[in-house]
Formats: sequence, C-alpha cells, structure tokens
Amino acid sequence: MAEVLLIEDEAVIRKALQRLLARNGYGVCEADSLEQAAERWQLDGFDLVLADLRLPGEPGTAAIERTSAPVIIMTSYASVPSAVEAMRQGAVDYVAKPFDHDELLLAVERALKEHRLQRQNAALKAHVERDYPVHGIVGDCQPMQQVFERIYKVAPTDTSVLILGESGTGKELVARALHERSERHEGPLMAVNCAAIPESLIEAELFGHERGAFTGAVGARSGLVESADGGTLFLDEIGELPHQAQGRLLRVLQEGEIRRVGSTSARRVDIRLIAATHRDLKALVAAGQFREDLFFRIDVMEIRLPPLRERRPDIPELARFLLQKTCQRLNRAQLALSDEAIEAMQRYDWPGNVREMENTIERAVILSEGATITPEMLGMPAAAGPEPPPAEGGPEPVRQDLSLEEYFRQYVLTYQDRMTETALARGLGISRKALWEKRQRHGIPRPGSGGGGRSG
Ligand SMILES: Nc1ncnc2c1ncn2[C@@H]1O[C@H](COP(=O)(O)OP(=O)(O)OP(=O)(O)O)[C@@H](O)[C@H]1O
Repeated sequence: MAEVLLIEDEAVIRKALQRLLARNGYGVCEADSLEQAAERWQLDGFDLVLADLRLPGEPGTAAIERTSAPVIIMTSYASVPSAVEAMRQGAVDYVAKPFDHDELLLAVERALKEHRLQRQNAALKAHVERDYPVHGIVGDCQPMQQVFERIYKVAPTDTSVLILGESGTGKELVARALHERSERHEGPLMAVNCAAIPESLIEAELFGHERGAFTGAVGARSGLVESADGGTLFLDEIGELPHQAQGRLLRVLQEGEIRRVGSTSARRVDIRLIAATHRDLKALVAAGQFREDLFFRIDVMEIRLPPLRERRPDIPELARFLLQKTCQRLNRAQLALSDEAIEAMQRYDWPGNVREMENTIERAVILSEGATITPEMLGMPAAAGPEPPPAEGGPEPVRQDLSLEEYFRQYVLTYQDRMTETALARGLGISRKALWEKRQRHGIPRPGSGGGGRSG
C-alpha cells in the first residue's frame, strides 16, 4: 500500500481528501502545515506528498527539497501561475481546486508510477555499472582493470590521451568512455579515422578551408576539428596523419587556434584530443615520419589495450555480451553459446580482436536456426570434433573476417569436394534444406548435380 502525506490547512478539504484516498487503497497521514508534518514524521518515509501551496508558515513547495518522494501541489484557480512555478521548482504535478476526484486520483497514480519507474531505472543502471565498471566495456582481467582505473582517473581532466592497441581491441570504445565521463560530455565527440581520408583531402577535412583554397573547393567550409569545439576530438590512426597536417594539429593543441586551409586568420577552438594508433609512434618519430613535438603533446597519458588473446579469461563473458547485443540488434530471440563454442573461442587467437569476435557471432546468429550456437556455426573446430577445418594437408580453414555471403561461398567451395551435404550443412550450422536454398540463391549448385561431389 502506498503511503501518502497530505498537508492541507483547511480541515474540511483535508478530511474529504483523506477519505477519497483511503477509499482507493492509499495509507494517509495528515498535517495542517509543513512544520507539523516535519515534527511528526520523516518526510522521506512517504511514497508521495500531496501539499497545498498556501499553508500557514512555509508554502507547500518547501516540501520538495525535504523529501525524495514526488510532490504534488494543490492550488486554487486563482494561482495557476504559481502552480507553474511550483512545477519549475520540482513538483511532479499540480491539481487545481476544486478537485475533480477522478483527476486527482489519476494524478496520484501517475506520480507514483513514474517514481517507481525512475527508481527501477536507477537500480538497473547501478546494476549495469556494477557489472561493467565502464559502461559497455566488458573485462575483468587484470590488464582491463588497469584500463578502467586509467579511464576513471584521466577522464575528468583535460589531458590529451593516447590509446594504444591492435585493431579491433576497443580503442574507440575507450575514447567514448573518456568523453562520456568528462566535463565535456554535453559537447560533441568527433571521431575521425585518419587512415580513412585520402591524403590530399585530410587537411581540408580536419581544419576546414576558405573559398577557392584548392581545386574543387567551391565555398568556405569548417573542418572536423572546429566541429569538436567545446567537446572531444578523437583521432583514430593518428600515425597516418600527413606531415603538414601534423603541424596544423600541433598549433591547435599549443595555441588553441585553428587556421583553415587558405586562410591567413585564425579562430579559437577549445578541444580535448584523444588519439589512437596501432602503430609504434616512437618508431615513427625515429624514422622521421611523425613530428616529435606533436608526439610529446599527445603522449601525456597512455592507455594500452591488450589484444584479445592476452585476455582469454574474459572471452566467455565478452562472447555472451556480444551475443546478447547482436540478438537484440537483429531482433532475434536470445540464443545461447554451447560450452564447446565457448571453449573453441577461448582457444582461438582472434587476430582481429573483439571486432572479429563480434563479426563471427553476428554471422552465427544470422545463420543459426536453433537456440544454441555450436563451434561449427562459429566456423571453429570443436575440441574433438570430426568436422572442419580438415586434416593436415587439406585446404586452409576459411577466414573469419569475411562477409556472411563470402564466408558461405568460401566454406562451400572449400569443403564440398570432401564433405557430404549433411556435414557441410552441420558445419555451417544450418539445415540441409537451408543449404540447398542458399546454394540456389548464391548460384553454387551441388557438384553432384553437374559435377562429381559426394552426396550425404
Ligand atoms: N571490452 C569490450 N567490451 C565490449 N565490446 C567491445 C569491447 N572491446 C571492443 N568492443 C566492440 O568491438 C568493436 C570494435 O571496437 P573498436 O571500434 O572500439 O576498436 P578499435 O580498437 O577502435 O578498432 P580500430 O583500430 O580497427 O578502429 C566495437 O563494436 C566495440 O563495441
């Protein structure tokens, strides 16, 4: 039963309200002023406070600060503007006198329901944060604990951060976590992959350009660095930044100023830089390919992400997390990973790291027809499994980083001469019927239907 504190100085109205609420299953405590209520009870101990705006002594709105329960303010018609003011101060609702009983009960019900939901959400959020110390980053092993610790410490500062790690280890995820936990979290996060922009365009893309600054530049345009003003600039693969662009970036970091390509004047920008690379920047400096002064500017704080093969104990948890995420994204019922699948994943070296695992799981989810994902569906050998990859001397196992369609094609073409249709289908984690359909769709007929493969 929800407990309501009713604060109303007019005895007739208070009694009528008390009866109405009690009839509808609420427990009610009454007071004629805030002072009296505070003397008698802990204001925090109620599920809801229903207070008149005009009371002897403090107004009803003063209750808002003294309780974590939702507060509904009651007011007469004449003072609707002050009711609006009450909402601004944090009341969850207001009801105008004289009351319509149904309306009042509806307001009470709604306030209680919303408060319950808020509390549930807060509990859920706390649970998620407890499970994964930094939102959305799974990892319990010692090296990942160190990563989380660094994130906590460095995120709230304005220090430049250099994230190091092989491709697919989660560098962008860490950059996002740093931004979200910084004072700049309400500002933009601009993520730029320096390796993905052609060298001839990168300066203009990053720093903007003036009208006619180079062939093809029709109008003036601001760059990505300017768009990050007030927020965070994440430069992925910073080792790929051409020399001239390195100079411009240094100026932004040193002087807080940006000069567009083709412009003589500078504009002020306020950015925090997070950079990432899978390359050895010190070696690039030694080889004269990366400016030493820029290196020292960005290498203030390092966060090193270990490759997945060095955090094998985290693989089961990570695989389940990615499977759940993928099923949700693809609108599929939740699937499970068999014990053998988990073991196979723990044995594998994951050269493409977490991204490769994510792709492998996504492919298995799309191909799967049952509720459990087996090692074969992941394209991995079970410990003692008879299925591919085949015996020594046979063809190379099919690569894991292919698109779904290409993986199917390669798998079938690689193994169809040495495997029955049943074994092929099992290896792909699909039924024989689905294999036949896919063969039709992808234009890879069974060798038996025109060639000499085995049937099964
Ligand atoms: N510890 C982790 N927990 C959960 N998901 C992860 C984790 N690490 C990486 N991922 C996921 O793996 C994918 C690849 O991560 P991300 O893009 O951050 O890697 P990256 O190191 O920036 O890769 P690249 O260097 O190739 O750009 C993303 O979808 C990311 O959400």
